[in-house]
Amino acid sequence: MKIFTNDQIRSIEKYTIENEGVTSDELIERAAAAITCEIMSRWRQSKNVWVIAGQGNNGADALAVARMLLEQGYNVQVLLFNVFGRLSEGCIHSRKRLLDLGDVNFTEVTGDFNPPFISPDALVIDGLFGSGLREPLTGGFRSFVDYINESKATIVSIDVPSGLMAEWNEDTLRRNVIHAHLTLAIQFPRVAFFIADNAEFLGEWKVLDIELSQQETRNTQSRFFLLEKNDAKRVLRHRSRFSSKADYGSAMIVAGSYGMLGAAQMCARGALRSGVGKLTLHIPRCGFTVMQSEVPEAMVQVDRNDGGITEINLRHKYDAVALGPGMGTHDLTVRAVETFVNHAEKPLLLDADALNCIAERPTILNTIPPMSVLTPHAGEFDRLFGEHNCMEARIKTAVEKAAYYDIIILLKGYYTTVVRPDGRILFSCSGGPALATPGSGDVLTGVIAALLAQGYSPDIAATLGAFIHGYAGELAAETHGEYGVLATDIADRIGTAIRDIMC
Ligand SMILES: NC(=O)C1=CN([C@@H]2O[C@H](COP(=O)(O)OP(=O)(O)OC[C@H]3O[C@@H](n4cnc5c(N)ncnc54)[C@H](OP(=O)(O)O)[C@@H]3O)[C@@H](O)[C@H]2O)[C@@H](O)CC1
Ligand SMILES: Nc1ncnc2c1ncn2[C@@H]1O[C@H](COP(=O)(O)OP(=O)(O)O)[C@@H](O)[C@H]1O
Ligand SMILES: [K+]
Repeated sequence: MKIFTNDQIRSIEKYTIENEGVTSDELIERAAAAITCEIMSRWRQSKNVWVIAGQGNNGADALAVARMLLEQGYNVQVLLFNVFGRLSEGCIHSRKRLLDLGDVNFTEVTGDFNPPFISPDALVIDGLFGSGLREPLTGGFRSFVDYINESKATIVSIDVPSGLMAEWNEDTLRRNVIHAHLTLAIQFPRVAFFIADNAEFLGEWKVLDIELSQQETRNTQSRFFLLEKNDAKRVLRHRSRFSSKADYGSAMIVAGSYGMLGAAQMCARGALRSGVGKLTLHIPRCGFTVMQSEVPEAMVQVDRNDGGITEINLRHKYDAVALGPGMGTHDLTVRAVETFVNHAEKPLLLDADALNCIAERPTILNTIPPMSVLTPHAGEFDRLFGEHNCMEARIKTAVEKAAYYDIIILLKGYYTTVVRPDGRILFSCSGGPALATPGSGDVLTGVIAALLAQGYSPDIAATLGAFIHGYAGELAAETHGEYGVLATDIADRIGTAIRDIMC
């Protein structure tokens, strides 16, 4: 699914108005009807409702919602902020229709104003600012937003929480954005919804359909994508009845060190459950016996060193090579990674300690084969590319670094974000806090390695891998709950996850 920017949504809206015989006011009415319906399904008429409207069409939506709720018998009080004397046409129209009802508890704020008491059990409909916000809120608007947040009332934001920019929000402060309990987005989710920093502003979010042009939606190109179950289904290939393991590729996983062989095991389990044709592990010598008994399906090649990886010699050709889980960052390991990456010709999958080794010797970055996949969590990312204070900043740096080094960067978390060298950004929407368990990332590396071995392109392998991994984590949470999931539980549900996604 494509995720559009504000400008793109505006032009899809314009196209709909110009080509599909709909007026702007009708779109506002459609949005308001959908929002009202959603509110009525959640809160009774006895709820005290405050509708806060701004000067633009977000305010127009809010005023139309106020009218519809009044018609449904709700007790509604309305505040319209018209401090610059510049109401949009839609807003003027919605105000007229509201006031035509007669006997409406309506206040138009045109200058200084003392905010009314908003009780904690009230419902606030936030239509102050939507996608027309140009910069973070300051002055009176900022104070009022802060006041609403402090009221502890339940807040429903129309389209976006007021104060939040639809795409990038690096300069936003906690105090100048509405903290919604529910965000009802009009027609499309926004890029900001997929960035972890904004979760506290959005609360639960839901997209409401107002039937903007499907044709124009299809024709509009985007650089942001969300991978959902149906998309994953479309890319996953069915297996031929006549296939053999030779059709599903061979993978090499270089992992483990003394005390961290579990990482190699979990990674291997992830790969094997994801359908790889042949799996070889390169591990330190001390792990030989345990690996052969714990993961009998894999072949094991040991390092000459007992406790860590010191040389990475591929004795055969592999369709995919992954480096990193539990490898440690001993000097000899750093050197082995450097030598190996230097000589590698095909894309690699670099995770965990492979990334930490590169952070120790950043010149390695210059030698990474094009289209390699790097899978850092926030800490690993910062070690590689410098400290960042939020996910959005990391995503922006990832865009820059992916282009510069011609690599794919997968930033772990909810939503896992895959950044391609051409600047395209894919979000994977599966998973949840059950995945926040040790070894979970090692399993993900195994899944991606297996998909690469099976011939999925690196960007698809990364995004699809993240989706399958998250989905398997959700299945594991059904049995073990959010607290009790082990990384091996995730690995063991990958097969079921793939089956579910494909059916
Ligand atoms: N998608 C769709 O198809 C549909 C979308 N719809 C709805 O329309 C909404 C978008 O409406 P919108 O464009 O009128 O923008 P909105 O946010 O209401 O107000 C912008 C106003 O705020 C002002 N302003 C900006 N920044 C400011 C600041 N920092 N501090 C103070 N003021 C600031 C700005 O001033 P200006 O830039 O003009 O100087 C302008 O006057 C959208 O979110 C959705 O709810 C539906 O109606 C139906 C169809
Ligand atoms: N709250 C969450 N929602 C979705 N996925 C999560 C969440 N927390 C962690 N994950 C996923 O779990 C994995 C954790 O990886 P990582 O931090 O490398 O763990 P480890 O180093 O223990 O293997 C990543 O794939 C990440 O996206
Ligand atoms: K809003």
